[in-house]
Amino acid sequence: MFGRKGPDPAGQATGEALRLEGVRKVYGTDGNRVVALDGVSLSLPAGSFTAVMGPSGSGKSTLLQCAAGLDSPTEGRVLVDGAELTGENETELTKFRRQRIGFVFQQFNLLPTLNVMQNVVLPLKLAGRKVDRELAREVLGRVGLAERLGHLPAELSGGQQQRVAIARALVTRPHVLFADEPTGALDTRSARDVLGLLQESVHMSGQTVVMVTHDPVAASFANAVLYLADGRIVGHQSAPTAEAVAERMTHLAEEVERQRTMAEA
Ligand SMILES: Nc1ncnc2c1ncn2[C@@H]1O[C@H](COP(=O)(O)OP(=O)(O)OP(=O)(O)O)[C@@H](O)[C@H]1O
Repeated sequence: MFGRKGPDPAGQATGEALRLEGVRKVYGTDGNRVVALDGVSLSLPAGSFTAVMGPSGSGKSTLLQCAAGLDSPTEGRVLVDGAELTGENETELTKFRRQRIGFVFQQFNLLPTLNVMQNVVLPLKLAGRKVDRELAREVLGRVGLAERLGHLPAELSGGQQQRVAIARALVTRPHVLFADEPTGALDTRSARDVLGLLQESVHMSGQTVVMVTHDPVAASFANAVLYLADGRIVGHQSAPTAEAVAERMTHLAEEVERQRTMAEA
């Protein structure tokens, strides 16, 4: 599957894929300071599928951007597959991202003038790696687009475009695939297809996926949910069902208040 080494008999997809230690992100300066992340620490095992949920403005996208090296934390450390991502200059960061990280955005972000195949092999080209069209074809087959290799993004539906974006993110066999609201622009059916693909990449290929979502149904495709509020992790849930996630989200504000009161006491 996806040509990536999966969890081998010796348990290859074990160990830590992502680690954050005391990550803070402060935007702006004195007058308009916003603390988007307020000391986030976490450890995600390889081969896990984690959803990140929380109210609007709680820091979900910032967390993903910092963890993926698209933005730099103000303080703290980010390690991907044991290698430190923080403290690098922009060139080193870009190289690091290209080698180890895949990213899927809500709005697909495909290049409009490149066809499906060209979009998918682009990350290999940019990373100076062999442009393995066989691998690209295999990955595109996996996402159900083997017949659309020569099509431009504008000739595809939103769901198909997002599947191309997933193929593009997986073709480099990243250590971690980050997805920020990957189903936010899709109808229910396409959303389920895309979530099923992410889930399959975890189960079949040992891929590690971290996904921000507002949708309890989307979160239920993950193995675990992390809850963020005011830039802090305030909860964790294993084997989430859509109902349990919706229920937890409804009571998140009360839970945070209770935690605050206990901490003050
Ligand atoms: N570039 C920026 N400059 C200043 N403040 C920012 C910037 N990006 C984010 N913020 C602020 O940081 C906080 C966290 O934003 P973030 O986008 O991470 O939240 P979110 O949980 O992803 O929200 P949503 O669910 O609405 O997308 C918010 O208060 C936001 O206004």
